[in-house]
Amino acid sequence: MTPQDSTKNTPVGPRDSSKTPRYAGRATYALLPELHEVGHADIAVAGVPFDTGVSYRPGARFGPSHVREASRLLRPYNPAQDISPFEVQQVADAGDLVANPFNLDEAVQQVADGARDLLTRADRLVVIGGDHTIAYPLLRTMAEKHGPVAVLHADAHLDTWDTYFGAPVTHGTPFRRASEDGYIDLTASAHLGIRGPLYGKKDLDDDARLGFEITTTDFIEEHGVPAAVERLRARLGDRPVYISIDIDVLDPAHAPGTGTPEAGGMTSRELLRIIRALSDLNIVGADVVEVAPAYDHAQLTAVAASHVVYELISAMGRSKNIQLENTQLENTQRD
Ligand SMILES: N=C(N)NCCCC(=O)O
Ligand SMILES: [Zn+2]
Ligand SMILES: [Zn+2]
Repeated sequence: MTPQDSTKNTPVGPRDSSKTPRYAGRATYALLPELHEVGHADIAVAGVPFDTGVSYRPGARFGPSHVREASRLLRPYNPAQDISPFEVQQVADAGDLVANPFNLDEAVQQVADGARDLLTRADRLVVIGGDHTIAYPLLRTMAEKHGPVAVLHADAHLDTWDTYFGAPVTHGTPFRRASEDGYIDLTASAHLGIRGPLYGKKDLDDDARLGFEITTTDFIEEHGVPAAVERLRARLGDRPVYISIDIDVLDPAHAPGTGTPEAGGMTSRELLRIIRALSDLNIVGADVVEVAPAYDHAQLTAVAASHVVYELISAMGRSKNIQLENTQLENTQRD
């Protein structure tokens, strides 16, 4: 691995799969360098192997390594966003954050501390879960840096429920806790892809009070992706946006490897299109969670998740801030 040439500021890209077969060697995300090899990154990709917060099938603790394995096949140019996401910005794999599997409160603290520490070495984080509990400490870290953030939450589930068996910190409750703690902008947060049975109608009232507007899977089916994008854009505005994607937002046919599957979900094609269409938002961080490999087949879920992460990184590369930095960089190189 060539170390980053700080004089040229050229990002270190993925291992060259025309020289080393892409299936050889260790699986970092997209075969990218590790963070310690490049020093500082525009984006750090980190895993959080943790699933103590689940209410049903366990196994999301194995999500990060499964998604990294499936990401070996990604290529450096993304025609859908006309960008080489690993060339316009330094992206690196930061490995996994430690989270105590036997103590939820400590795990939450560890994820917040780990993310905060990573943000001293990277401008933005894209986290691979892990169950959805981890969105709570990640939003804490985001709010510390940016103030309350607009949340775009793609999921079959609201995840604004109150407690499970009396426990307040679970994968069904992260956005209620984050809302209560003031981490999210209550006027600008949105769920995408909600569907399926709830515990009661009151869930929806609570959810609205906690700051979310809902775009259901049925809305996408009825009105199409462009209308869904417009609705999200109107809600999120130009605020700092944190994107949290529970892979169960996809139909189980597209993502069977997950803990709480719900019938009637969107296709991976629809989700990828929506992320691309939002690439001009000010995306300050993201997570992709709830991949549980024990229920996966033929890496279906992991391939979908690896592409979702790729589109998020591409979208971040296109966002205004980075484009501005690149223009400045070009200008100094020309001088
Ligand atoms: N997959 C996530 N994040 N949450 C699902 C909670 C569903 C439930 O147990 O009612
Ligand atoms: Zn879910
Ligand atoms: Zn969720």
